[in-house]
Amino acid sequence: MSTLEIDHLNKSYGSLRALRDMTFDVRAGEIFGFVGSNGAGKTTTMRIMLGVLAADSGQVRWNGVELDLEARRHVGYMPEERGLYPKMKVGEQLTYLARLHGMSPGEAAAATEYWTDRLGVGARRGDNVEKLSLGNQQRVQLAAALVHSPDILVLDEPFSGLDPVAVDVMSAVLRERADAGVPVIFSSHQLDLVERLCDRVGIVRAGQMEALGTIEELRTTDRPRWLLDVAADPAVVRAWADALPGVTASAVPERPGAVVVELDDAAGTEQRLLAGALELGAVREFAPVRPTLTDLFRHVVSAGDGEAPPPDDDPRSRRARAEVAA
Ligand SMILES: Nc1ncnc2c1ncn2[C@@H]1O[C@H](COP(=O)(O)OP(=O)(O)OP(=O)(O)O)[C@@H](O)[C@H]1O
Repeated sequence: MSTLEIDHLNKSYGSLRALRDMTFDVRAGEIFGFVGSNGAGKTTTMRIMLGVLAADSGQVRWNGVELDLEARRHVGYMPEERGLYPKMKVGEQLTYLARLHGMSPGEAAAATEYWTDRLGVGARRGDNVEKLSLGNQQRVQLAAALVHSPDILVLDEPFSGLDPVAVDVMSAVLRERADAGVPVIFSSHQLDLVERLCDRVGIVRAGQMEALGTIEELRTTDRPRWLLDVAADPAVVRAWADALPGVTASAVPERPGAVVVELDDAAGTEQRLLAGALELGAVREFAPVRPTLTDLFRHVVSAGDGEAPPPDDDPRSRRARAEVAA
């Protein structure tokens, strides 16, 4: 199966180590969510994938072959800094970009019409880009990434600043492209969206891939957590749960009377817990607590809090660390 492989990329900007052995793959037909705190290295990775930036070491391969200039012509890229000519008409610009990617004039015009209509900016084809709102410019930017029917899609924060309708359109387009066999990778800080849309997710921290898998895989833990709500004195329930072997109990601040219990192992412990709880009183709720992508993200990002930060004299990263710590 066709795969985009990002293999041990390293990149430094002066003394700042932006990427450390960044490794993952994006398979044909899947949407891959690339998440991480500000300054974690997502844009740097994507720029290297596109050949806009050179890695110090490592490789990007498509179907086992290093991505060269010719192969990169078949990549649809939405750069973080956006790259449209403000004083050029939307339609002319897209047709021009399609022609640059080797389409005939007729194909380029048809693709421009199709994608501008599909993305809800068909009526703006005759306007200069600078006349469009930021959200509509972003739709045009996505059209620019799609207009030449790319084999691979690499999108840097494509959802930022979009209204909910545009988010739905964008989501549907990405799913459709993936279903057509295109590997789609996008970065985003909108974790609910990533959770909803992506087949697999990679969480990066300080230039390294820290967690990788389907949301389901990332949520799987060897210490399952359960919410237990018993019609009994909360202090009694908590003391009882705490005293059980292999169980750690904590209160749920927003729900007095309930406890969250963390179990040492999955095998049968929860059934013993439930049986014991029923002896204390009626069980109002007993349900597994599943971490959200936001919980997983916080866990990964905070895992490095005690470590010495990577050498970094960059003010943007200092700000990012402060934001994460806040
Ligand atoms: N041209 C550059 N010169 C120096 N440092 C840079 C340059 N580009 C990026 N960096 C630094 O490299 C690190 C990784 O930045 P990058 O833009 O790849 O992160 P990111 O994950 O995309 O962040 P964000 O979510 O904020 O967009 C950061 O510390 C950043 O300040």
